[in-house]
Amino acid sequence: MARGLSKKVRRQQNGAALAGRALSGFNFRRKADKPVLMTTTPLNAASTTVPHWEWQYLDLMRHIWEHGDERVDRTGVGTRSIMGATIRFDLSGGAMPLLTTKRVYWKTATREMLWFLTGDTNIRQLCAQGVEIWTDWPLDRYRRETGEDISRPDFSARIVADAAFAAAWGDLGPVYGKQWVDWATYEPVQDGLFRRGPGVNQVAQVIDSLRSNPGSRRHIIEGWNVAELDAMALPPCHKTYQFHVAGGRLSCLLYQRSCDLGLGFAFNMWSLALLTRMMAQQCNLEPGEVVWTGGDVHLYLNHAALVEEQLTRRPEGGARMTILRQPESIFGYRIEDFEVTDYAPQAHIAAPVAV
Ligand SMILES: Nc1nc(=O)c2c([nH]1)NC[C@@H]1CN(c3ccc(C(=O)N[C@@H](CCC(=O)O)C(=O)O)cc3)CN21
Ligand SMILES: O=c1ccn([C@H]2C[C@H](O)[C@@H](COP(=O)(O)O)O2)c(=O)[nH]1
Repeated sequence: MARGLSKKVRRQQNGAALAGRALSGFNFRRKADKPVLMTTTPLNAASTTVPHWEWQYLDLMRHIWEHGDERVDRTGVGTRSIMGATIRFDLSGGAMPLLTTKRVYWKTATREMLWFLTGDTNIRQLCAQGVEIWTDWPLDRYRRETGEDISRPDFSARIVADAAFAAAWGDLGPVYGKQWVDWATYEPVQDGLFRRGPGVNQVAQVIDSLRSNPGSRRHIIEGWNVAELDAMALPPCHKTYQFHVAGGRLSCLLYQRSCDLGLGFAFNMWSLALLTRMMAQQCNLEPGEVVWTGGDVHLYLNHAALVEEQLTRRPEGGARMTILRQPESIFGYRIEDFEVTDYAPQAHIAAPVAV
C-alpha cells in the first residue's frame, strides 16, 4: 500500500482538527515538512468542549503511519516506527482508557493481568479461560522443534488437558509474573558458591511503600531482569511501572520499550489503568492519572486495513469501571470483581499478530 492515508481518512482528520483538537495530547507542527511532536495538557472527554482523550491515540497512529521510519523488524513483517510518545488519561469518576473506535476485549486483558499477579508464566491457566493472546509463542516453538503441524485450537486444548504437555511446552520462561512477584535472588554460601535466596515480591513491596512512605520516588515495579532476558519467550515490553501519590490520589507512569500500536496498545493502556485502580483500592487512595510512555512505537505493515478503518472513526463516549469488592490483598482479585459500564464501542477490527 502507498504511504499516506485515503481521502476519506484525511477528511475525517480535518474535521477533528476543526472541532478544536488543538488541545489534545499531540500537536504536529509542520516546518519545512518536518513534523514536530509536542505534548500538552492531559484531557479526558468529561466536557463537550474538551477533546476526547482517544484523539491522542488516533493522532499518534496517523503520525506513525505517515511519517514513521519503515524498516524490517525482528518478526520479518516490517513496521513504521517512531521513538518516544506519551498518552495521558485521568481516572477520575471511574473513567477507564478503553478505546471506543474499536471494541477492546477488556476481560481478556484483565484475565492476563490477574494471571501476572499470580506469578504464573505458563499459558495453561490462560488457555483454560479461553485467553489465547500468548498461545502463538509456545505454539511456534512446538512446531519448530517437533515439526508437527498442529493447529492452534488443538495445541491449546492439549495444553489444557495434559499437565505434563503444558509443563513441557506451555511455559514462557521468567516473564512478567515471575519478575513481578518472585524476582530471583542469590545468597553467597562459601568458596564463591551461591544458593537461592527468597524471591522479591515487587508488587507487595510497592503496596507497603505506598502505604508507609507515599512521598517516595522509588515506587517501581520492574520487569527488565537483564540476567534472565535470554530465558524469556519475549523480553518485557511494558517493563517499568512507577507510582506517585499526590493529594490522596495514586498515579502511575508506564514505560513501554516497544509498542504494537494497532494491537498491543489497547491492552497495555487498559491494564495500566486496571493495575493503578487495584493498587489505589488496596492503599485507600483515589485513582489519579495514568501516563503511558512508549519507546519504539510502531505500526506493523500488515495492519494497513486496521489503520485505514480506525482512522475513519471518531471517538465517542467512554467506559467506566466499578470494582465490586475489596479483596484482602492485591493478589485476591477475581474477574467477577470488575464491572464495566457505559462502554458502547464501534465494531471490533481484527488484525494479525506478528510473532
Ligand atoms: N506483535 C505483538 N503484539 C503484541 O501486542 C504482543 C506481542 N506481539 N507479543 C506478546 C503480547 C501478546 N499480546 C497480544 C497478543 C494478541 C492480541 C490480540 O490478538 N488481540 C485481539 C483480540 C484478542 C482476543 O481477545 O482474543 C484484538 O483485537 O485486540 C493482543 C495482545 C500483546 N503482546
Ligand atoms: O504487552 C505487549 C507485548 C508486546 N507488544 C509488542 C511490541 C512488539 O511489536 C512485540 C515485541 O517485539 P520485540 O522485538 O521484543 O520488541 O510485541 C506490545 O505492544 N505489548
